Amino acid sequence: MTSPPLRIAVHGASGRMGRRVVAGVMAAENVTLAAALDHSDSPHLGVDAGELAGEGPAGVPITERFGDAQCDAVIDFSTPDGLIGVLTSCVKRNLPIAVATTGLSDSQMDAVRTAAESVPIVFAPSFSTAVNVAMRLTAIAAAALKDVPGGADVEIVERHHRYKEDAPSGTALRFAEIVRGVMGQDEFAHGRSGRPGARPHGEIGLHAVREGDNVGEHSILFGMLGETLEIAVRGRTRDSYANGSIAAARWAVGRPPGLYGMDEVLGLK
Ligand SMILES: NC(=O)C1=CN([C@@H]2O[C@H](COP(=O)(O)OP(=O)(O)OC[C@H]3O[C@@H](n4cnc5c(N)ncnc54)[C@H](OP(=O)(O)O)[C@@H]3O)[C@@H](O)[C@H]2O)C=CC1
Ligand SMILES: O=C(O)C1=N[C@H](C(=O)O)C[C@H](O)C1
Repeated sequence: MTSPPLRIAVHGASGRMGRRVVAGVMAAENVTLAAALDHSDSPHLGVDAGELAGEGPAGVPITERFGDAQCDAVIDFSTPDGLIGVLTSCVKRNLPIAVATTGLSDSQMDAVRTAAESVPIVFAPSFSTAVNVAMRLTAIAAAALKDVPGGADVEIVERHHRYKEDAPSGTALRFAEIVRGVMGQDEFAHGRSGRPGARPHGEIGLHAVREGDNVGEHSILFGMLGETLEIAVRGRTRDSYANGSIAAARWAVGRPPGLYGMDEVLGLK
């Protein structure tokens, strides 16, 4: 006997990512689009979410609120403020949520942790499988090179589209935290200019490139004396993030409340 289709609400549904999630939900097996949410001033309110995504009619208009939509899980690709609003609704409605939005402040991150005491939350700066595998590889490289003679300088370079509002990317920051957790650097250097002098050993360099319509690239460099190890991961379309978020929402349904990661969804932990 097949289970009934999973009913997903997409928050930030008119955005670059929201549209790809709507398209992914429309294409996925045993999943339906239950609601397509955006903010109250969105010029897209009332427009069919599937039409907006270029996929033909979904029969679901972009709305500001859930209304009487029956949902099993929410996927959020919006803004930090928008996320806080939808978290409140998820707690009220006891709905699991996959949170993709990056650039959260410390207090917004606290709000995510508090909500995770009531509902299951998969929180991932990247829902891409390749990126999450690269995170595992980075942890392995950091452990192997921690005590390499002469030391290893870690520099993280990310490239994204010109419209991206936060920098460095949430993914680059996560890569930096992974490296710091293993190697123990005490400082993040966000770009360099002027005459900073010789590179101190205990820093991780972070560099945010913004160019054209790049959907996301990350390189983690371990620079040693005589050789460099580079772990690089490049997105080609936004569908890797969209499909990962749908897998995460599916995985979250029926879990106990808690803050989960994409490594758990992918079985990488
Ligand atoms: N974790 C992951 O795998 C990934 C995460 N991201 C992150 O997802 C987020 C969205 O990215 P992207 O789709 O490119 O951005 P967009 O700006 O294209 O989309 C954001 C959407 O949210 C809407 N919005 C703005 N304010 C609110 C609000 N208060 N409540 C609800 N909706 C709101 C926007 O409307 P309007 O345009 O009218 O302002 C827009 O429709 C970013 O933080 C990005 O870093 C992106 C890709 C992958
Ligand atoms: O804004 C984007 O586009 C992306 N944002 C995420 C981030 O900040 O890490 C993930 C992905 O790289 C695309």
